[in-house]
Amino acid sequence: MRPITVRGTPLAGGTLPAVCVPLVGRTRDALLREATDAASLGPDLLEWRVDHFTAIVDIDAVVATARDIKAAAPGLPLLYTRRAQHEGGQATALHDDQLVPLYAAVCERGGVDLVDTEASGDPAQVAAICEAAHAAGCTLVLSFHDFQRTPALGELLERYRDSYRLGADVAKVAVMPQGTGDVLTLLQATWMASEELPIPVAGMAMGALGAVSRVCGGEFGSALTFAAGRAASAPGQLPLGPLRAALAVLHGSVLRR
Ligand SMILES: O=C1C[C@@](O)(C(=O)O)C[C@@H](O)[C@@H]1O
Repeated sequence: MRPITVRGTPLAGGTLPAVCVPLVGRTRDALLREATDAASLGPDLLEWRVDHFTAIVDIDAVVATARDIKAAAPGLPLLYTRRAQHEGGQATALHDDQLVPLYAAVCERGGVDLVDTEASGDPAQVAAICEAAHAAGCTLVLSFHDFQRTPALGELLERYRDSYRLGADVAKVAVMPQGTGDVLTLLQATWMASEELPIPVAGMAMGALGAVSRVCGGEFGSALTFAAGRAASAPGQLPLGPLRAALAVLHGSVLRR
């Protein structure tokens, strides 16, 4: 597993997958309560899923709220994500031409440490978000999600490669398994990508069937796993406490090898 680095520091000490708790509050106050609660659970980073935020079209409100979340969770890196609806995000009033200015403002003024956008987005927008993130010293996650099914191994590997080719610092894939074999496919693609690519990768299968991948993904090269705080942002996320305990058990076995 190649660890994710944020402003020069590897997450989770560089040895275990980083555990991220998503924030899905709709208002500033709800988000700040959620951030305080989540921080008390001891995650390695938080993710703000801004597509749940009702004031998403107000750039200044988004920037101020990002700063407030950072202040409510001191010392915790913040991942900023506007998940597109076609990859499982919420419907929002955000207009297409507001997307890049929103990411740029949050990178420059919001104090966020990582940003995530879909690799399948408009190429000019992806390039502009990449540039804004890197100019601000943010770690760029380029991601792919399929909430219905699990594409074949070759396609998943290509999704990881696409993210790398587009300039990602982290390539991420999340899929919905229809059977146990699909979980194996996701893990195999993640393992192959982690061996092939010079950047960290993150892979997870969603839903009840996929929950095992959130625990053992690190053994297959995944540098990041998501755990539920007050609420989950995707099906199958486990509560942080039991997930941490399971990771520690696996890590103990790794040390004994
Ligand atoms: O892309 C991801 C992964 C995720 O979908 C999951 O399955 O844990 C949760 C999202 O909040 C995050 O942006």
